[in-house]
Amino acid sequence: MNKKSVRDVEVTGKRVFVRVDFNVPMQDGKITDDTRIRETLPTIKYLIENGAKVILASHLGRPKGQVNEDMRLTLPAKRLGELLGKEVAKADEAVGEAAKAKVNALNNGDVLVLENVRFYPGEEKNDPELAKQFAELADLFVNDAFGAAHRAHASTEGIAHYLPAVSGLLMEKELSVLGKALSNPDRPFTAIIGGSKVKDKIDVIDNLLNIADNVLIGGGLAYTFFKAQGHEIGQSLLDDSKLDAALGFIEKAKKLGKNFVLPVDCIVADDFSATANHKAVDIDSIPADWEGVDIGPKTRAIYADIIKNSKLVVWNGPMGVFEIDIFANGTKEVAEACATTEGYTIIGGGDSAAAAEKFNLASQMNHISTGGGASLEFMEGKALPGVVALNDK
Ligand SMILES: Nc1ncnc2c1ncn2[C@@H]1O[C@H](COP(=O)(O)OP(=O)(O)O)[C@@H](O)[C@H]1O
Ligand SMILES: O=C(OP(=O)(O)O)[C@H](O)COP(=O)(O)O
Repeated sequence: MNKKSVRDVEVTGKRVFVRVDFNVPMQDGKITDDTRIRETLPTIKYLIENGAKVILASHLGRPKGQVNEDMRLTLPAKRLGELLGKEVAKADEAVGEAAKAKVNALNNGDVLVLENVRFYPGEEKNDPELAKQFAELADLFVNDAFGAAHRAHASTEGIAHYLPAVSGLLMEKELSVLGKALSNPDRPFTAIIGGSKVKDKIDVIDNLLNIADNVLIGGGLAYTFFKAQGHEIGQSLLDDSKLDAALGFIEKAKKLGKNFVLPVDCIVADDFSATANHKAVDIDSIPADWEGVDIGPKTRAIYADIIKNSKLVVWNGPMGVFEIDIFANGTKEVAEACATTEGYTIIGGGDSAAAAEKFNLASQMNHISTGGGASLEFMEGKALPGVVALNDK
């Protein structure tokens, strides 16, 4: 990488603002997967061992510029303390006098977690005033939030204009592993896209069709395609603004001779709960008052077969609502196929990594990336704003 890393600069005695991605999955007030926190430990430990004052900043969820009690960074900070075996201070703000006072109280080697940066409307707008306020807290900016590197926000991009800015060790590792796998991909190369961030992910498909041989669609993303094809999708997830684009991708795949695969069946449920009535139906038989929550058994077999015959598999986004066990089978079977294929497997995204952990298959994947959207954009060859803003070597 041609960007400076934390190893290239002096950190001893410095106040270091480290942007991390502690956007961990939570359920019922508990962290269900701490992969993203564990993956930042090398950078945090490096800074502690070298006597820096470590100031950690992250987003959690999408609070839309307002304080949301369920999205405070209190639990990730507590979990970090447990993993480090060390006291971790927590601020209830991310800027201003109160945050400054917490920073001023730090000794070399101490760690402070600031409050959710997305509680401030300026964060997602990349407001220079907010970026300056973050910068005032520190002497050096380290970006270790690969999962948010595709966002040009005040704490990922803006701040880099006001401080010396370098990458963290996780950022470096992610860019290196993904870069190597994708610079000259082994083929057949299969990309699997699912999850619920339909708006973010549907556009990625356009470029994926240029680079992958097989593109498999699952999760909430699939229903926009079914709707575009004229099927009833009931109460399933839909992005109405992407119907024409969806049909365009199907056409593009045909023209390029690529294998673009949509589910042939799905699991529908009458409620989003563990006690819901549910059944497998072909995609032309989704009842109007039910919702698609997983890929069906026929689709799982087709996807497993393609995965097993691939040399490179990149998967982002669960195939269904895997947090509820009765809707987890599609994600589980795709994860099992990824775990057993002889091809190189990369899984990206907070929830996809959580799914691999849930099924105890994470150790059988070649690389679990902490970024879903970020790894997809990197794969498309797009510049990641959180990386571009860092100082060149
Ligand atoms: N058919 C579906 N309907 C609604 N939500 C879904 C569906 N399939 C998957 N999901 C949800 O998608 C979420 C993960 O989406 P996303 O954030 O895009 O993935 P990742 O974090 O891996 O990038 C999970 O919480 C899962 O429950
Ligand atoms: O969870 C994340 O992305 P991912 O779901 O694509 O892995 C990152 O923390 C970025 O979050 P965002 O998509 O709300 O900007």
